[in-house]
Amino acid sequence: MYDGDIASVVISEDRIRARTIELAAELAQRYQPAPGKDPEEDLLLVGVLKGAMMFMTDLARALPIPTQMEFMAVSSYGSSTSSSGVGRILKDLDRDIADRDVLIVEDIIDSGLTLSWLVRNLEARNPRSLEICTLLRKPDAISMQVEVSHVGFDIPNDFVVGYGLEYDERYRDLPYIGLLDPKVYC
Ligand SMILES: O=P(O)(O)OC[C@H]1O[C@H](OP(=O)(O)OP(=O)(O)O)[C@H](O)[C@@H]1O
Ligand code: HPA
Repeated sequence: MYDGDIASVVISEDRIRARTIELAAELAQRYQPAPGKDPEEDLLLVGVLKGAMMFMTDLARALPIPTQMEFMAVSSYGSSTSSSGVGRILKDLDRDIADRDVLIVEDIIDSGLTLSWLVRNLEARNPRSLEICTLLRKPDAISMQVEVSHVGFDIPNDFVVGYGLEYDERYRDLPYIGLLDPKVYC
């Protein structure tokens, strides 16, 4: 598949699966449901379309606690291998998150611009708690002001694709994270 476009495998399918199970266990500890609790108290996963879709669905299936799912789509401006921030909301949440425990689920935090914007936007809606779980994080994001409590892998500053991540809308369907050969975008 995609012959010659992927220079190397950065994170294999097996490593993604194993780390997702670890993250799910960590999150289940953090969000222990109280006995007999109201469904309104279920953890609400907020996935950022489209990149987070694979991770979000695998994480939800690995989580041994009840969760509910919402999706948001935002438009970002900039060239296709770098982000320069969020433009506007293309698809908003379908419900109110006031007084809910909300977990933003991201595929990657790179410059951190998308996430910083999203945190500000969701915090203004008064959730009970707001935390972040990302599969991948690049070096620029480590110095961000926003605290990211759950990180799958810290990776170098290279452009990666697969498992939801794209270049020119391709490669999302790869089951692993791969390094895109620069010849594809240079
Ligand atoms: O930290 P940043 O530099 O802001 O980059 C991270 C964002 O970029 C990607 O989304 P993209 O806008 O490419 O859309 P997609 O999710 O549809 O792939 C990714 O899914 C993150 O949401
Ligand atoms: O490395 C990346 N790959 C795909 N999409 C992205 N959006 C920000 N960084 C990346």
